[in-house]
This record gives sequence, structure tokens and C-alpha cells, in this order.
Amino acid sequence: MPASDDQGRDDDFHREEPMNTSDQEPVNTGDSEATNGKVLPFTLRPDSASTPEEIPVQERRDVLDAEEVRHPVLVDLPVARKPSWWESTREAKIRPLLPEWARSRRELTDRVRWLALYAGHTTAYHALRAPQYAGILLVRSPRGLWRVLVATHRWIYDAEGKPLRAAAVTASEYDKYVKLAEVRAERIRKRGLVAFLTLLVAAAGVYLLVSYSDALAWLVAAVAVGLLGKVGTPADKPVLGRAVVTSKAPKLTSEVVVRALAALGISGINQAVAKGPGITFPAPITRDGPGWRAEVDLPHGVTVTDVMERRDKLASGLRRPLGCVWPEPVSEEHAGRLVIWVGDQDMARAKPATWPLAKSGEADLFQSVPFGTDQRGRPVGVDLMFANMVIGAMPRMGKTFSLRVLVLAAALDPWVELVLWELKGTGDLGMFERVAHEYGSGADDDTLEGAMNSLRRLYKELERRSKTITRIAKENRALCPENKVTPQLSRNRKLGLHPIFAAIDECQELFSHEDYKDEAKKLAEGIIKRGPAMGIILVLATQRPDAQSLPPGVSANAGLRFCLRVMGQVENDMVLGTSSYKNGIRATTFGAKDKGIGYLVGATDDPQIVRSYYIDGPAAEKIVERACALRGRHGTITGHAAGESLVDESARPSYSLIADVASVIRADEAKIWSETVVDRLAELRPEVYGSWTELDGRAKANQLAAGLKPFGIETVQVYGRTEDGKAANRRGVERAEILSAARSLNRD
Ligand SMILES: Nc1ncnc2c1ncn2[C@@H]1O[C@H](COP(=O)(O)OP(=O)(O)OP(=O)(O)O)[C@@H](O)[C@H]1O
Repeated sequence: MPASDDQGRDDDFHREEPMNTSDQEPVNTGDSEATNGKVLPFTLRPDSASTPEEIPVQERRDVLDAEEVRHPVLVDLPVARKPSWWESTREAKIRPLLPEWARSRRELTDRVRWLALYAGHTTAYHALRAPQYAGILLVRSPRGLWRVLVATHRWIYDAEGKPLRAAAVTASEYDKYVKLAEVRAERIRKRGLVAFLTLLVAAAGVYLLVSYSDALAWLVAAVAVGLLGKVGTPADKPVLGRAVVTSKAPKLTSEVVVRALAALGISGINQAVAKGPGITFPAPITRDGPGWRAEVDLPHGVTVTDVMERRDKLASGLRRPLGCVWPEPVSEEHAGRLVIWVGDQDMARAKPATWPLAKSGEADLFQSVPFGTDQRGRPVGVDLMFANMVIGAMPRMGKTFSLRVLVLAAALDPWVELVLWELKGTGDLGMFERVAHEYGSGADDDTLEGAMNSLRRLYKELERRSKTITRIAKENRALCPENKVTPQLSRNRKLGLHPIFAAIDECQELFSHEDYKDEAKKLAEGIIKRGPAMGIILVLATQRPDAQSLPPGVSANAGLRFCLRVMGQVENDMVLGTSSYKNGIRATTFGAKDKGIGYLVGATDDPQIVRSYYIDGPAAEKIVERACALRGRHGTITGHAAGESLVDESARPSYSLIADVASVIRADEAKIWSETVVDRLAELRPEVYGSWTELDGRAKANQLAAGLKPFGIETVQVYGRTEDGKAANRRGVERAEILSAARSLNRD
């Protein structure tokens, strides 16, 4: 860099002034050799006394372009201003008066119950062993008596002074020895008297008690034997056994945490640790539930995600099993604030908590329903109303079990209509037949058609409900302030706005079915988008969370997501939402034994790790029995549960697809494209075929093909011309075939 023209005009200007040391900014010509590549403090050109703002912009740019003068912008305040007491205190975080467990009624009851159980068990354990303890004490009492006698003798005869006297003899210190002997004689006299009097009082007391009653005599003897037995007990062989054996997890210390973080291979952490205290702890490491909680401020530039994605390495660094180590972000703080919770026990091995509604109680879907517990064993609930849910996992990881918890909760709300389809055919939801309005289990075409019919009904129901809600909102705004179903409206049977809980297990059977996939996707998307406000909750569970099994339009609109173990990033993001994997929310880190454990997104601001409540088949049956009785009382056992046929004969449509297709094909059309037929059908009967028109050309053809299949009609390739005259070859039907099928149906 060339030297400045101004160099030498005023030598003072060449001094590197420390920044902000005077009111008037120092001036520097910016000689490159002098600065040696260093960024200089804020400087002004020497040829004027003007401030930077007064220098013409172009001129300043030229100077910068030529790199003759550096102009670092002053960004820091000259003096760091300390916030006032008022400012800092007002912004301060208020710490709760009581610890979290004391504020939660459920947790408090849990603890009290546990304490009572613990006390009861310990008492019973020792009471049962009382004879054994008595025997041990009796056997050890002679040794205890001997120890008491020896100790008393040593005390009276001043045994503690013996080494001093011996030392005086060895050193031939006559005076000293005489003094010590006098002290000893004095002590023996006094202590002998105290011992004699004590013995006398004790003997008199014992004599009085013994002569008062035999029971007292026995009691005195027992106490004496007990005390002597205790004295005669060796230190390493206690009389009482342990009623409860606790396995103590190692204590978590800041040293252990820093060592583990430094072993993650994150360069930002390593550099900071090498330089000094790069990792800080904004709060002390404390016990939190059944584990330790450390709050950590990571070095600048390191994020919690960096640590979360190395959870296995962190566990290795902490020397704990993977299922014990749970790093998580603190969303209300900065991206580098990390909380590491280290459980005493592997989450998968911990005893599953009991579902709070297992024995008694009703649920209300307008409130949170208990779904599972987090790593600390705290209950986690989900607000199902106004939400939809997607559950995804690899096979056998607990998908159906977790869905079952939600269905049980819905069953225990007597106002909720249950629509349940289990498309695997194993009858995992079979116990709900007694309470479900619609139910089906199987992977066959009839069951799939039944599930499709349910979706079609719910889709239509959206329309009816939206009209009802609009009308109510117009008539009485207070009844429906937010244009959605309220608890009050849902209880009014005349309005038909009760919550509908629809669950489809193994939904991939529909979304990947050649004939149904397009329609199923459209219907599910519509329900998932518009259903929540109308009181319709759709829960979809799948063991194959990919784009074919769970259309992105469906998964993207689900408010609640629960992802148990999956194999890869795609499945993870499919269930938990885009970029979840990148943000460290990785259900891929769960192991094969982490059954029922998954990431729950949408229930709170931050994703949570939750283990769904474990309710096995027989327990679920019992709960459904209760739900059935409850619904019986409210008169809400309807549809399938009430023995009504799923296909209501009276409501069987008076039209038929084949007749409708026959009626929309003109006599001069020997062959016709399926999509043209669908458009004409929609005009003919919009309430039935209206939704088909929203499909694209190919999907319309698939839809018609699926509809005509039961009549034995297959679609064929039809050559024709589009509206703008272009030739095209598309799927279509032959008029003759349709007419013959329609005729034979009429004859039947
Ligand atoms: N919360 C839980 N706690 C402990 N074990 C569980 C939990 N949930 C499920 N399991 C265990 O996992 C096993 C598989 O559960 P489930 O049948 O729900 O799996 P799935 O994912 O539905 O399987 P598939 O895909 O084959 O239908 C169950 O037999 C059960 O023992």
C-alpha cells in the first residue's frame, strides 16, 4: 500500500491512539507499513478537522478503495453503561416460590403416595424380621456386656493417661511421673465414686421397675439385652437389613460435564476450553427428578444443536448409558444455552408410569389428555381438540400402543364420536368396537373402501359444520366468538357439532393404494386443514413415513407429531417436520429397546422426548368397559357400537355410478376419456361427484377406474383430441361396455 500524501505533514497524526481515549478522535494517515496490516483505531484524515460525516461520500469511498486510510466504524459505546438497579431487577427472571414438584398436584400426590408406601414397606419388612433381630441382639449381648465392663474399667483407672506415665518412666522424669500418678489417684477416687453412685441408682431403678410388674421386668431385660447387643455388634455387620436397595447414580459435576463436552470433537468448544473457562454454568448443577440437571452456556458460536446431534458421544463422555443422557435447548434463552439432564436410570428401563385415567375418571378432549411421561417421569399431555396428529415409527416400536392411549382418552369423553380404522388387520384396536361409531380392521378391499367412505363422510361433514358454525356466529356471536366449535356448542346434540375423533392406523394402505391414493390424499388434506376448527380430529399412524405413505400435504399440516424410532433423516423430517433432523431433533438416535419412546412435537413450544403410557390389551379392555358404561349413561353409543350396519340400507343412494356414467355418455361417443366423464358426472350430481373435479386428469381417470372396478369394467386407452385440437391418448371407457353393465344391473 502506498504511503499517504499526508504523511509527514503532522507527525502527531501518525500515532496509533487507543480508541475512545479523548473527546476528539485521533487522526492517522494509515501508513500500511506502520500499521503492519493491523486494523487501526477510528481515524480521521489529517488534512481537515472535519468529522467523518463531513467528508464527501465519494471521497471517503475513494480513500477506502485505495486502502490508504482505514476507517473502522465506531460501534461500541465509549463507556459501558451499567443498567440501573430498577432496569436489571425488572428484567430479572422471577424464580418460583415452590419447586416444580410441589406446584403440580399430581406430582405432589405421587410423592406423598410413594412416601407412604416406602414407610409402610420398611416398617413391614423390619417387623417381619423382628424375631431374627432379637436373636442376633441376644447372641451379641455378652460381648456388649464385656465391652461395657472393659470400657468402664479403663475409664475409672485412667487408661488414657497410661502412655504418658510410661513415657515419664522411660525418660526417667521422676517429677513428671509423680504428678501424673497423683492425677491418676485423684481421678480413680472421683470416677470410682461416680461409677458406684451410678450403679447404685441404676440398680435401685431396676429393682423398683422389676418389682412393679413382670411386664416391666421383661421390658427392662429386653432393653438391656438390646442395648448390650447393639454395643456388642461389629461395625461391619449391622443388625438391620436393608428394606430398599438403591443403586446410586454417580454425581454430575461441572468437571465431568466440561470433560464430556470437550470430547465431542467440536472445535469451538475445544478452543474455548484450551484458552480458559470457555464453558460456563449459569446455574448450579442440581438434582431434578430422578436425575441431575446441568445448565450450560456453550462457547460463542457453538449451538445446542451441535451437541444434540452428538448425543451418543456425550453419553460416552459422561460415562452413562445413552438412554440416560438428554441434552435439550432452552428456547427462551440464546442458542448456546444447553440443559443436560442425566437420568439415574435408562429411560427405556424405568418402570412405566400408570396412565392417570386407568382406574377411574373421564376425559375431556377440550382439555389436555394424558399421553405419556418425559425423561424425568413428569406427565405429558396433548391437546387433541383443534389439532391433528401424525404418528410414525419403524414396525414394532410402539406406534399402535401410543395411538391406543389417545383413543382410550377419546373413548372416555362420552361426547366424542370415534371413527377407527386399523388397516393392518391384527385387531389391535378391536376392544373399541363397543364404543366406536365406525370401526374396521383389515387390509382387504372392503375395509379400505369402508375407511374411504369414512373420509368421504368426514369431508362432507366439514361442509355441513362450517355452514352451521357460520349461521350460529351470525345469529349469536357470543356463542361462537372464534368461528370454531366450543365445548358448549359441542354438547348441543341438535347442532351435531360434537367432536369426532378419527384414527387410521397403518394409513399407508390408503395413501399408497393404486385406486384410492389420490382421493384419500385430497380428503385427508381437506380434513386435516379444515377439521380442527370444526371439531374433527384426524390421527394418522404409519410404519412407513415416506412421501407415498404420508403425503406431504397431509404431514405438513398436522399440529401434533409423535415420532418413535425411525431409520433415516427423510422419515424423521416427514413425521416431525422439515429441518427437524438438521435442528438436532432426531428420532434416529433411539435404539431398538426404546419402545414407546419418541419425540413429541406440537404439544409444547419445544419438542419433547416422551414415553407413551404403557397400556396392554387386558388393561385397555377394562378401560373401554368403563367408557362403554359412561357412554351408555349419556346415550352416546351409536353407529357400529349400537349394532347399526355401516351401510345404512335406508340411506343407500338411489343413484348408481354405472347408471350415471351411462347417462352422461352420448350415443355418438363409442369411447370417451375418463376425465370428461368425471366432469360430466360432477355436473349431473355435484353433491356426490363434486369433489372428483378437484383432481387432476390422471387422478380423475384413476378415480373413475376405481369406481367402475366393482362392475367388472376396466378402463382402456382412448385416442382423442383436446379442446384446443391437440391429439392425445388417455384412459377412457367404452360406451357399449358401460351400457351392458348398466343393463345387467337393472335386471338384478
Ligand atoms: N410405552 C411403551 N412402553 C413399553 N413398551 C412399549 C410401549 N409401547 C409399546 N411397547 C412395546 O412395543 C411393542 C410393539 O408395540 P406396537 O404394537 O404398538 O408397535 P407398532 O409400531 O404398532 O408395530 P407394527 O408396526 O407392527 O404395528 C409392544 O408389544 C409393547 O410391548
